[in-house]
Amino acid sequence: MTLNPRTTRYEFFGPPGAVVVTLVTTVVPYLLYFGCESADQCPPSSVEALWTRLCSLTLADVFNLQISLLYLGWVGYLALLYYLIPGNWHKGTVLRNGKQLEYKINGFRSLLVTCALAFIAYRVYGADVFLYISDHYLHWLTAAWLFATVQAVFVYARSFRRTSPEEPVLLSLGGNSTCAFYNFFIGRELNPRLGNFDLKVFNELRPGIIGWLLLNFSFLIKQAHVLNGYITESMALVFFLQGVYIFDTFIYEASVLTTMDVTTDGFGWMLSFGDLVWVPFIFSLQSRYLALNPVLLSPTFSVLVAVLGITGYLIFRLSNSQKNIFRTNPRDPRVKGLKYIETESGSKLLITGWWGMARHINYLGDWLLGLSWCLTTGFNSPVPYFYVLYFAVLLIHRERRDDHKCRTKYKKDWDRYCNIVKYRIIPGVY
Ligand SMILES: NC(=O)C1=CN([C@@H]2O[C@H](COP(=O)(O)OP(=O)(O)OC[C@H]3O[C@@H](n4cnc5c(N)ncnc54)[C@H](OP(=O)(O)O)[C@@H]3O)[C@@H](O)[C@H]2O)C=CC1
Ligand SMILES: CC(C)=CCC[C@@H](C)[C@H]1CC=C2C3=C(CC[C@@]21C)[C@@]1(C)CC[C@H](O)C(C)(C)[C@@H]1CC3
Repeated sequence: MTLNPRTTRYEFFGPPGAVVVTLVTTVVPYLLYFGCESADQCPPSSVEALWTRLCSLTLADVFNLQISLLYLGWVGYLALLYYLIPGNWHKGTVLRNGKQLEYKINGFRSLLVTCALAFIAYRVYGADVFLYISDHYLHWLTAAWLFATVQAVFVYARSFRRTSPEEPVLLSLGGNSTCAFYNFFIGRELNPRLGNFDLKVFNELRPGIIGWLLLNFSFLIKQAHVLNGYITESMALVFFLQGVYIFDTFIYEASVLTTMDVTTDGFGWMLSFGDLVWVPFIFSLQSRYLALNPVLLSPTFSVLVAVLGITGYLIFRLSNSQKNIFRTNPRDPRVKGLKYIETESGSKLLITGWWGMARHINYLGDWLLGLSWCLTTGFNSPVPYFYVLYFAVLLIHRERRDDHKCRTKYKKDWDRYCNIVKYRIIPGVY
């Protein structure tokens, strides 16, 4: 069997869908910006008002050379930390060519160094450094988009490089169709690397997620600036709940190596854009909203939102950890009592514990945490709720893709498993 078979099954309705997703996802972060530019314009009073605003834009409103160069510096700084900071090397999953790649795990230390530098910058230069970030939001957004797109072109072109016939470039199963644009969008090469520097894992975790924390901090400072040194509980709450998710990502950095994005998906425009643009600029929507529209929540409502967020986080974390522990050592006392089914492929599938409740209970936890972020903004505007709507669509689509992957891998064992664990994401409902 050939190592790189032709892709026969398209995602996103194939090439036309890929074009639509590229255009729509590019426009959405800008629309969300102009759709929520000030307290009384969130959303704007009419489509006409939004249109008039869009028509008044100049290039200087959206693009700034200095910020674009600073953005390059930001990515370069994180790449430098990757090399300079010591870390443990972890093996990824076994690839189709029988190889296992190694990944340096030092993201958490990079996050801590960046937080320390941000703190020093704040003490030395004051709030201005962070106001510079929040005030140039659109310029950063365009810079990130340009970088993501250039990077996607680079990895696509490089996937055609000459290699020895014994060691061909390993392509993703989904990104080797007959349509060049589709392959560029979905990702042609599985794990593009420069030496041992893995572009996909670097992008997935560092510039976007650490950038999201810095953006959130800059919006917190912005609110404090507007409110003369004071921040609302809602801002503190969203900063805390998103901070928990960001720190969790780096504490459990190695577990990203088993996610679908790393094991199965190619690195193309969609992930490059998703990691660098979508994550920081869409995930910071709530703190940007709160910087412009300080919301006062009642103490009871704040507690309820915090409880919802922590519950969502615990479902997300405990279920993911349970699967990781079970897959690493099924005899570990923490998972010893759990029931599972054996499959012909040799892997075991849990049927009790978190994974007996629904086939993707971890998605439910992630979504509930996301809902708590949105609720910190109150109910005055629908704009910050865009996040949970998009996330529901992403998770439903992702669950279907994972189901297809598992059905292909486990065949009749997967049907047996689905008969025992009946629900996809929400126990008793879906
Ligand atoms: N914030 C965001 O924007 C996003 C967050 N995420 C989060 O990323 C995390 C990882 O998600 P994802 O990569 O989709 O996949 P999951 O972590 O949900 O893992 C799915 C894989 O786990 C294995 N598996 C499935 N059922 C069982 C079982 N019963 N027992 C043991 N193993 C099982 C299968 O792999 P195998 O072949 O090994 O059997 C399956 O392909 C999630 O928590 C998700 O919420 C994801 C997307 C976006
Ligand atoms: C169409 C479009 C906008 C696609 C982009 C999707 C991406 C935004 C997401 C695909 C999978 C993701 C993951 C995370 C962020 C969002 C993207 C890139 C993630 C890094 C967030 C932090 C988590 O702890 C995680 C590491 C589990 C997660 C992995 C998947």
